Amino acid sequence: MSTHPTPVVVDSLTAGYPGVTALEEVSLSLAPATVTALLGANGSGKSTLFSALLGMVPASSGRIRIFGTDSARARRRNLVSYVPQHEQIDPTFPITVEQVVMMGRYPHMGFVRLSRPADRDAVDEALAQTQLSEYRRRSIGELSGGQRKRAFVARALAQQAPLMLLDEPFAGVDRTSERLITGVLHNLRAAGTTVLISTHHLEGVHRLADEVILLHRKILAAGPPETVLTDEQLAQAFGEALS
Ligand SMILES: Nc1ncnc2c1ncn2[C@@H]1O[C@H](COP(=O)(O)OP(=O)(O)OP(=O)(O)O)[C@@H](O)[C@H]1O
Repeated sequence: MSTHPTPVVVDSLTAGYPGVTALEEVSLSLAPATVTALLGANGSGKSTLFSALLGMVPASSGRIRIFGTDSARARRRNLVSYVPQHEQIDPTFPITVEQVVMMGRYPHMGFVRLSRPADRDAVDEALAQTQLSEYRRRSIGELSGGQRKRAFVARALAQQAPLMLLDEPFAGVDRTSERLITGVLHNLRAAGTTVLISTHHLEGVHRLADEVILLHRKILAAGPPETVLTDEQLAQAFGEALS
């Protein structure tokens, strides 16, 4: 694993889609073993930033370094885990919760994907942390929306990467699951993992995050929650349509 000290450095990143500049001159860095909340209105570029960090949306200018390397290499080296906003797995597909969580171990396995004791231990641990052990043999389609979200957090946990990206993990989950996921992220931080999480749940952000980034295509503000979450800055981020 890379020993480069800075998990994420984004330098003047401009990126988007044909005809859409979703991110403009975005610069940020994430310190090791911190939780950073990414806040912004619908369409402010949060998911695009995750896609760019994962190397799925190219930069039209600027640069991203993850533990000192580029996004594609960081993924190949298992430096990044990701909980997407919308999961691609078909809920009618007959796959159990533990099989979904085991997918997080694929980067650790060889081509034939034979699980070893370390893989099974990591899955057990991830299921326990997300309180899904009793559901492990259920089909993923039989879980509630909030439980399913926890299963995808468990899959990322099982991956044991030093950087975790979570896109809206609190969307559609109740307060109990939100608190549980927050606790999981704090445990990760205590173990040295760096976390970037997008959320719309402003009330919980002080408790959740060490740092907050307010995004509105550009970075409006970044820093500790008490300096960023001012009425004026929140109005700027959430009160105006993107021009
Ligand atoms: N695949 C795509 N093709 C073209 N434009 C896109 C695509 N995905 C997103 N966009 C546009 O890029 C901009 C940023 O979208 P993005 O999904 O990153 O925002 P977001 O902050 O994640 O929003 P939300 O809170 O609604 O999930 C928006 O204008 C959106 O319409």
